[in-house]
Amino acid sequence: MTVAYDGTDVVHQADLRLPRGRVTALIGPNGSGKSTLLRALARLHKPRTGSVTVPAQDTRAVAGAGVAESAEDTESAKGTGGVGTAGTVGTAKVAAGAAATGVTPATDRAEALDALDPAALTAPAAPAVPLAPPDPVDALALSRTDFARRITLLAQSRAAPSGLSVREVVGFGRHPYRQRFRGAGADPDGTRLVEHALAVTDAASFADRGVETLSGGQLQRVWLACCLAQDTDVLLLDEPTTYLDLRYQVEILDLVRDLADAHGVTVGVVLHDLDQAASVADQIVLLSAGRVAATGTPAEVYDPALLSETYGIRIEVDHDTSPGSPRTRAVGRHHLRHQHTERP
Ligand SMILES: Nc1ncnc2c1ncn2[C@@H]1O[C@H](COP(=O)(O)OP(=O)(O)OP(=O)(O)O)[C@@H](O)[C@H]1O
Repeated sequence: MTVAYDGTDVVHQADLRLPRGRVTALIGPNGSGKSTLLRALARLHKPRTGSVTVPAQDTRAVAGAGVAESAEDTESAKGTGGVGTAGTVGTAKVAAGAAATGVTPATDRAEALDALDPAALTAPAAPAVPLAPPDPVDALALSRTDFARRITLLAQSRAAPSGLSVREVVGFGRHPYRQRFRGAGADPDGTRLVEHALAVTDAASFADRGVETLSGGQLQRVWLACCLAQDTDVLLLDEPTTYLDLRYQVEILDLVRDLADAHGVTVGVVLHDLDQAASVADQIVLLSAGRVAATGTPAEVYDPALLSETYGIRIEVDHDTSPGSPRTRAVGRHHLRHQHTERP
């Protein structure tokens, strides 16, 4: 797809596929088009050319019965689901997975995290029904409600509404399930899902506070909880670790990994930290000046020459210390000067 602002193309013919139940990290320098691409996937920008496609039907019920088959599904999804210039493929919702396997609704954070443990997903539900992969459809053709039930985006920056509690804000994640005039009554799972989202983001302890009183990191977790409460197949996250201290950066990325591994949620996440991206993602998409410069596993994309050229700074890559999850080191100007300048 090609995406433009005011007639100027900023993303050029990007072909992006998010494999089902896998984590895809978008990396690249400032202004390379990561947020624009993610927003286009979330239907916030209409592409100038190209399209965003999703499977024709919501496959969550089937996937909820067979979460363990995700690896095989993913392979077929790679070939069939992501048709079009930008495809997103999704399966089980976090709550659908929990409900289908009889996991008790979590009331505190430890229980909630346990509920995300793949080992907890062993109870058989309905027998898996082999279905031919549905043909993809144009995401722009879906109603707003249908789209919001399947894809959600944690945007880079959101203004905190004033006068609302954290729990109320997280409750907005249930908007695709709340019918007009019937409110929460039309959403019997809503309360449980909101509490679950608060628990796994460690926001339950301040759920009754006004959002305007929160720190940046607390607020970031509230927005993430809002997305989780929406309970979608596909989760798009634009720099979700912004404002978070080291502990929560690690925990949020662990949570992302759990959502993909245990519940088949398809994740697209923009990250600036190359090492975090390598450790959390199955697939890396490197953007450079609005174009996809490389797509592949971290080991494939993390070529020092390619990264150095893309970021305009020398980047060394260590592929040996942590196989499959390369480590990077950006080498600053002063380091080079010390190496190459002879002192008098
Ligand atoms: N609303 C807008 N109007 C006009 N141009 C925009 C707008 N938003 C972004 N751009 C431009 O589009 C290009 C891509 O921006 P985008 O925010 O997608 O990059 P990014 O890779 O996410 O950057 P960053 O890492 O800084 O968040 C940039 O040149 C930016 O200046």
